[in-house]
Amino acid sequence: MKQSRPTLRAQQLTKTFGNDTVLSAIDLDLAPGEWLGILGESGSGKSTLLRILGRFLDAEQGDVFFKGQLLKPVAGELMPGHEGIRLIHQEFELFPNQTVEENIAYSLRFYEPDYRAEKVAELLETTALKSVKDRKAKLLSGGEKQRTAIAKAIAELPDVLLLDEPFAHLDNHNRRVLADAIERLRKREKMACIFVTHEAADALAWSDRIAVLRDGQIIQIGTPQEVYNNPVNAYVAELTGDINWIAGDHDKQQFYIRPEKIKPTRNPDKSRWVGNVEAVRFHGNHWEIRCVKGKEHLSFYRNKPDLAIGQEVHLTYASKDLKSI
Ligand SMILES: Nc1ncnc2c1ncn2[C@@H]1O[C@H](COP(=O)(O)OP(=O)(O)OP(=O)(O)O)[C@@H](O)[C@H]1O
Repeated sequence: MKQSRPTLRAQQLTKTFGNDTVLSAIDLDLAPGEWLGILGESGSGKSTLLRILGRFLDAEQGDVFFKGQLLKPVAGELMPGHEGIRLIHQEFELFPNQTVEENIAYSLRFYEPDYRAEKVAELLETTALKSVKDRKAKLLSGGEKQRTAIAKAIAELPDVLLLDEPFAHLDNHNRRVLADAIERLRKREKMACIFVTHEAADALAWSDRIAVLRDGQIIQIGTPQEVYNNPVNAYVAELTGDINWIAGDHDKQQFYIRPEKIKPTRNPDKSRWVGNVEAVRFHGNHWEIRCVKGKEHLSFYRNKPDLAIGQEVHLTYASKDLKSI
């Protein structure tokens, strides 16, 4: 199958601040229209990578290509950035004394008034901002500011949108509104997007592929299902979801397994682990049953709290779901 040319390509990017290597030999391809989530802990280098990809910061080594064209260094330029790439920072750059509508319309100022009005109306609808279109940007909630910044960036029809922690600091309602807006945008617009997050759930839900960044290195890249089901190591497993540790037969041998791969059983032939329930925790859409056997603890999920604290339980799981470190 013929591969289309990547919209954005990073090759062997390395960045240091003083004696600290913050990014090390980063290789990344972003396909046209692809949504790539960069998942990493605080300080792993996510924002630095985004700033280099958006042409706001130079790497010491390595190159960034936009549609096959090598991006020139930024050094000393008064207007960094690139016309085909829009970076939305954690602090959104809005005009505080202009309304939401005016902020979005500004991005379309070089277009005919009729087209501009039509496009602004469409973006207000897509990003769920119609009800606050006449409100000054300085009076908006965090979620509304976030969506205005996204609408403003999209109005310029960039090929690549770079989002720095789009879901950070949003309450549940605003997360849902933004998530729905993003879903509509993905359907309507053809742009590719790289978003960085430290929340596994967001990366898993919104990415076509996830790149896991640890201490400035990409340690795994793949679809959400690949990364979640076949993590390259226990670090990625733990970053992307809950895991349990189980001791092997030999000294120091350790395995890990996802809680959803464990089930209680009444069949003694299937029993692989016997312990007692030590806690029953309610998580809204499921119950976590935590069991103990000596020094080992193991959690699994139930959709009802039908096991009592202290009760003995036999647990079963498939060998293929036990991963070794
Ligand atoms: N201009 C700078 N000068 C010196 N050190 C910096 C600079 N910018 C970032 N760093 C350091 O580089 C490392 C990576 O920072 P970066 O902001 O890229 O991480 P991050 O993964 O985005 O973190 P967070 O999720 O907390 O925003 C951190 O240790 C940070 O302190």
